[in-house]
Amino acid sequence: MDSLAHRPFVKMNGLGNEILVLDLRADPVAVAPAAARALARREALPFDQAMVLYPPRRPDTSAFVRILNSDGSASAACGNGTRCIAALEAEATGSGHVRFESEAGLLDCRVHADGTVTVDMGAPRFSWRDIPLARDVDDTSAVTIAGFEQFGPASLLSMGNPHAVFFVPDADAVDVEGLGAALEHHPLFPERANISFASLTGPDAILLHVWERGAGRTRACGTAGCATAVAAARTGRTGRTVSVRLPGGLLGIEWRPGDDGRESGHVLMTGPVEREFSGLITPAMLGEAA
Ligand SMILES: N[C@@H](CCC[C@H](N)C(=O)O)C(=O)O
Repeated sequence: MDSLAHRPFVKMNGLGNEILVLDLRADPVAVAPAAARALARREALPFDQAMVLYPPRRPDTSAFVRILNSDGSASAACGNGTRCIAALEAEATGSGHVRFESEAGLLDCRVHADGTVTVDMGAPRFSWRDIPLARDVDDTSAVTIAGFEQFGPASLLSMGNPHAVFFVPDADAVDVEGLGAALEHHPLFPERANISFASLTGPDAILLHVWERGAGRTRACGTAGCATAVAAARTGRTGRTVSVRLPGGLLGIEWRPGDDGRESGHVLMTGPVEREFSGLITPAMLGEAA
């Protein structure tokens, strides 16, 4: 099997969410979960998500993107990583309008003159089968989760990946590390879930801490920012345009009104990216003999 050794990489971050970009469009090779786990080790190229670019499947996109968490599992969506690859593609092509495709669908991105990037993350989905949940529930905007009743009901939704959002009085005071894994693996979530604890800090301002499926505690999570903004608007806590403060910094989120109903609108996420360094993957990073 082809190895990833000697392939180029770019290490970036989106609000401190650690992103590894592997552009395999010229010579595609599958990235096995074990290879992703080896690369994510502290001694290798620690990342929260790897964004792996493959040749486009649709003519109106630059690449098909596979997203891998640091535990080797796959996700269909990653907001911060999408901003990172959009910035790289804009730099390479000279166009500020970039489109990708992931398992969750089309990702339309605009790279602005100040370096920030807006991604159209598509429409949220609220049905229990789409999230997915293990069983039907009355109302996905407020679900009491067995064993975690003390946090009140969570809002459950998909942004292409599964999210549970708890609105709590002070998100800074929540033991995210202590609770995250048990909630991520709760039996209600057959594909596990990203777990958010959010507090309102102003009329349209949210403080957010996230435990990511497959990566654990991270400094930021774009889809969690989107999911939280949607859950806050859906439950009447905020309007449809909010700022979300994460440990890594600020995201601007707008949930557009839908044509056929207010819940079908797309979610636009805007935030910064940073390019850190680039290089070639070595056999040692993959745990292979040289
Ligand atoms: N960091 C991401 C989310 C990455 C995927 C997530 N951990 C999952 O498995 O669903 C973001 O910025 O959205």
